[in-house]
Amino acid sequence: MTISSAAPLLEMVGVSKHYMMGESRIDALKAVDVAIMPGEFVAVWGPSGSGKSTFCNLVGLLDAPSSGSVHFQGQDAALLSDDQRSGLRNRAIGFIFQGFNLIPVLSALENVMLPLQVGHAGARAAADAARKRLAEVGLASHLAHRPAKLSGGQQQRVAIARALIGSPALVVADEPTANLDSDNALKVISLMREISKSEGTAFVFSTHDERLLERVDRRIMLHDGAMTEDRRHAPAAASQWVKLC
Ligand SMILES: Nc1ncnc2c1ncn2[C@@H]1O[C@H](COP(=O)(O)OP(=O)(O)OP(=O)(O)O)[C@@H](O)[C@H]1O
Repeated sequence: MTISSAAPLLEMVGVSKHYMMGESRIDALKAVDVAIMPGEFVAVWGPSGSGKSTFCNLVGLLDAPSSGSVHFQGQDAALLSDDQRSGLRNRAIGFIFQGFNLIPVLSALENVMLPLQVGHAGARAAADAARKRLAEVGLASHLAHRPAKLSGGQQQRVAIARALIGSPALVVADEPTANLDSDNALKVISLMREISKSEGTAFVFSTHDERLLERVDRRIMLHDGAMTEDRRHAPAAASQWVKLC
């Protein structure tokens, strides 16, 4: 039984994921139970091959579990059609990738506008929203720069602005600092945390960098696909969530 001051944003119950490689089966995630609360800032840590990307793909509704269930905003993702799942993902989840994934021929402003334009927002409204997001990540003076003219840290800040443009409830970031030096990695995580706190956006990001774990509220540790958790730094919202059994 679970008592909560707010409903979980995302809940995984008994989630396992395996892949087949010819005849051999790889158990990438094993019986994971976890609830992510609105506004939580969560790191998923583990060595290479421990299941971090698999976990992020399931949290972002990009993949389905082999067994168990994933509920997002109270809806069982397995009961949604592909179109409904894509619609939910587009509306409620932003993504940040380790390789930034910006479009090289577009300016910073155009890259950030893109998700809104794909969603059929008008150009002026999309540009206004993108300008605001780029200012939030400290790039108000770099609107016209193409990705090649930006540093790695600046490119990742553009990617953060793009992930936030639709005001998602959750941002999922698979190794967002893997291509950054340690100074920029810390800056990017601090920026994500500031935004999480000021806007109430939940962030789930994977990392193999132990130094970044000091900056988070909550740590999910993966070892060979099995999860353990460290809630020492759990925020108020999460600490009010009490698991009784
Ligand atoms: N599409 C796939 N097909 C087969 N095996 C896969 C696939 N994706 C992941 N795996 C395997 O599942 C396990 C977990 O992989 P995953 O990529 O989730 O780990 P990770 O912690 O993100 O690793 P890394 O830090 O190296 O990116 C690994 O043994 C990996 O080889």
